[in-house]
Amino acid sequence: MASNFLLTSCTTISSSPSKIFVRPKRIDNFKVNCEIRNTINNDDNEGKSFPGKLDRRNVLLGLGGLYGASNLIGVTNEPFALGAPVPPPDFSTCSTASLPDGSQVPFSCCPPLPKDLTNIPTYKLPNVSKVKIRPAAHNVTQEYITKYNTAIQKMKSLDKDDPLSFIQQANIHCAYCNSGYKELGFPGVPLQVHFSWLFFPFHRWYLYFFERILGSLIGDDTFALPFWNYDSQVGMQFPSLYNDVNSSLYDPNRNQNHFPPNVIDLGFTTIDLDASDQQKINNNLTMMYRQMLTNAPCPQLFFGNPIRGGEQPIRGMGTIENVPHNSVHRWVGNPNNKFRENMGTFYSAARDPIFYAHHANVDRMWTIWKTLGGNRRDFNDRDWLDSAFLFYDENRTLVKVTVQDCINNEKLGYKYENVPIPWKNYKPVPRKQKLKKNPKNVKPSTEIFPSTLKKTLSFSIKRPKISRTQQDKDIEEELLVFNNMTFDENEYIRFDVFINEDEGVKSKVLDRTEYVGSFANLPHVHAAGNNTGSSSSSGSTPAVMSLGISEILEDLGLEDEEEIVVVVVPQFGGKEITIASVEIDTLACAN
Ligand SMILES: O=C1C=CC=CC1=O
Ligand SMILES: [Cu+2]
Repeated sequence: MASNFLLTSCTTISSSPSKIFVRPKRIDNFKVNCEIRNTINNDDNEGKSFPGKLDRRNVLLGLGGLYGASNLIGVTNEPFALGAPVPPPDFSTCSTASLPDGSQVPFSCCPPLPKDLTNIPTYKLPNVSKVKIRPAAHNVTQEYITKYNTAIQKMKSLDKDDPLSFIQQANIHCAYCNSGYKELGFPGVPLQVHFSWLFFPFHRWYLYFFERILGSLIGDDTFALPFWNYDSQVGMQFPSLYNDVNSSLYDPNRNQNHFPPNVIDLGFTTIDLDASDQQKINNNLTMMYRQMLTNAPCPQLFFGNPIRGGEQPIRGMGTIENVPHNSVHRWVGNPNNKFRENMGTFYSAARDPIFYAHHANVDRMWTIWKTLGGNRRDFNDRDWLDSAFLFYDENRTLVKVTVQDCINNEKLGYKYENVPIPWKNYKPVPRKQKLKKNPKNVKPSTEIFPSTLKKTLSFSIKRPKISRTQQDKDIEEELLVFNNMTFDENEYIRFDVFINEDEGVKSKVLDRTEYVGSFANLPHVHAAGNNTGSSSSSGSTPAVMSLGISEILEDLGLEDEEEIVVVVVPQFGGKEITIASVEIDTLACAN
């Protein structure tokens, strides 16, 4: 039988009537590593799952995509297909959350449980009579500030065990991000909403309910959160409405050196850039252009890599989660605290009210990205659309929401104030003509890697195809891929990537065509929540970074070159990261 045919059934591995879930994780000449969840749907086993492994002897596979679909009657009593979408968290097994160094968060991040966990309703989107407008933080009126301040004050004054209280709302980001939750039906699999395609939809729902709760506390359902417009020079300073020590929007746990008139560095790692304000602004606009356009021509590069039910987290973040999202968290966080609390680490980030303005701007990038043309659109993959989360709504009802129901922000009842988007046309210009043919002293990447980034590295890489037609470029993006990056998750790491530069290039000036993009890591809990500070890669799968270079090669006049010169400049933590290989690949824009 031809090895590429897949049959779609698995024999049961138990005597009782049961249903099987099959998701082939790797198919290679019929050696199928198939993870089976065998759930026995009868009363005393309801919601339990019996992980089992089959070898290929009793796994018959059929044509086409496949997994057995069934109705796991889980804790929510809601049927959902196992092993495909990421299921909601299992609230009943919420446990202590882990810190990046493997220690435990010094308090419980678990939410109060409703009386009945077996009938969690699916959230019904309320009718939208008028779409409210989320304002730019630097544009808000005094009246707005007073209203927002009152709402947060009321939220902070609720009982600490009230699911609507400010501390319970902040703990949501701890439970979902520091291995507090396991996936329902996949005992032991941590639910992590970062480092994958879950990042944007999770945070959208998170802010949606937070905003509705605030509105309900002040009796104003038109209340809309502000966004921190740091992608435009007018917003590239810390918003003053958060900086009044007498306000409920204030948080002492911030980097006091980064208050106005300090201009934010959207690529911040841990060292302040020694550059003029104008250069920082130019760098920021260039990074936004790269992350929203050049490096994000299609869904997987923008949203992050897929993650499916039962898979270990940390699959690979998208462009915006990496930069500027992670960098802004670090820039605000207090450097005198072990994990740059509050904003600088998952478990405490949402304790700073500015978290919500930061993530409102991240969410705004999702709405803008879909207007930038080409293949910039939502996934239509059911595994993404059907992934689900649990939140308390403003009536204190615990509800289940899906990705599908949040992809249209106006159906959620909000949009963003229409402000200038200066980075959209900020196409970098070449700083220099293309290098002479590959200078003799530049070795091929195959002779350089695997390597750490103790110092700047420059190397040549062969391209799989030259003189690509426009049709080639429309169908497939040419990518510079950094493979199997292993590093200690506890380390801050950043490196910048350039094409066609000489080794002496400095990372202070990014606003030029030769700048391709940056990688930034911040200390985080990896997959199994048992951070040992190991030198393993981030999580269960080695980290990979793919940077889109089709446009850059065009702009640098390098499209007919068989090989290009790449320069990688470590900004911070270079000796902590090992890159196995760097190659050029192409990516067909997945759905
Ligand atoms: O999402 C985050 C990234 C970095 C630090 C804190 C966060 O919440
Ligand atoms: Cu965040």
